[in-house]
Order: sequence, then C-alpha cells, then structure tokens
Amino acid sequence: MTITPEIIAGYRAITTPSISDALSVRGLHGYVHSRVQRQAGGKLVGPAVTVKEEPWDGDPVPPTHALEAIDASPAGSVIVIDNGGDETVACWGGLMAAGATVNGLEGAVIDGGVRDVEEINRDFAGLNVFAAARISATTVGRYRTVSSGEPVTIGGVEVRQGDLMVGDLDGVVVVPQEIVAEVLEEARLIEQREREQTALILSSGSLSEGLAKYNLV
Ligand SMILES: O=C([O-])CC(=O)C(=O)O
Ligand SMILES: [Mg+2]
Repeated sequence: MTITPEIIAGYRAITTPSISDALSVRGLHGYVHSRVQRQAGGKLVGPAVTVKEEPWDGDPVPPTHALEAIDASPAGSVIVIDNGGDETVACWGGLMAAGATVNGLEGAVIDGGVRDVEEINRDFAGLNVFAAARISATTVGRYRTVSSGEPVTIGGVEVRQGDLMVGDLDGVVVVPQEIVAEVLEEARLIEQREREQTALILSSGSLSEGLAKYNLV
C-alpha cells in the first residue's frame, strides 16, 4: 500500500503513545525498545527502507546497502538499520546524514549507534535520527552489510520495507503498512478521549473524578 501524504500528515499530529495504544487494541506490539531514542532532529514520520548489518572480523568493508539506499530511496523515506542493538559501534554518521539530507529523506532509525551527532545537529538539523546510542566508533572493520529491502528487527519489532515509522520524544513505533489508515483513526479517537479526560481533570480539580467517566488512563 502507498502511504499517502494525508496519512503522513495525520501521523505528524499524533503521539507515539497513542499509536502504541491503537496497535494494542488490535493485539499488536508496535513499540520499539526504549534504547532507541531521538539523537537529532524532531518528529519522524515516513515509510521504512530496511537495511541489515552483522558483526564481522574479516577485511573492513563499507556499509554498502545503507550507502546505496540513501541515494536510491524516495524523498520522505526513513532508513532503518538493524545492527542487532549493538551500542558499541555507530552505523550512521555525518556523511550519511549529508547524503540523506540532499536526497530529501525523513531520517533514520538505527538499532545500534550513531556518531557525528555534533555535526548532524549543526549542519543537518532537519534530519531526524533515532538510535540506541551515541558512540564515536565506526562499524567499518567491525560489521559487514547483509541486505536491504528484507524484513529486519528493530528493538524487538519486525519492520518490513514500507512499514510506517513514527518517532518522537517517547521513542519509536512501527505501524504495519496495510493498516496505517485504521490505526490513525483509532489513535485519533484515543487522543480525543484523552483531551476530554484532561479537561475533566482540570475542571473537576481531581484526577480520579476526571478519569471516572472512562475508567482508563
Ligand atoms: O563511519 C560510519 O559508520 C558513518 C560515518 O561516520 C559517517 O557517515 O560520517
Ligand atoms: Mg563520519
């Protein structure tokens, strides 16, 4: 399914906790492990382009799949790199950020480290980068590239090429591409209900009175 600009705009106005709850209503686990947090930029919403890397102690090789994906992906894409959650090496940096910016990409979600964060924040502030750690060591000579376009696992959640990635200050959630419209609708209802509850808490002067109507947090 193509994720329309209207769907992307809709998700920009919704928080990741509401999306996580909307997925839970359907029995789905979309929330990525808390190690993957924002390291640069702001809100991230876009379809995934998947890349996998694995530990390697042979001759140093460049992260070719990631490098090629940065130039080949449509504007608005999110490069998603499965580095097994290894926080001891960076598989994203300033040069990759430059490539992603010049190609109009939305950002990157990395289950592994990022480096050059000073440079990314200084020169590529519009790029949204979520990663498990900030670390100065490169993957080159420590990891090798395995695949792109294949399913990967990011913080315990499977991501397929084209699934919708959403990231904010509560972390990252993954929405299966087939149900982006339904999950957005459900998440909007959740936010509407919570706005009403907030108003009730403030007007009644009591948390429990504000919650009583729905008996939900
Ligand atoms: O070495 C890396 O893995 C990435 C890097 O520093 C860059 O893109 O500038
Ligand atoms: Mg660098």
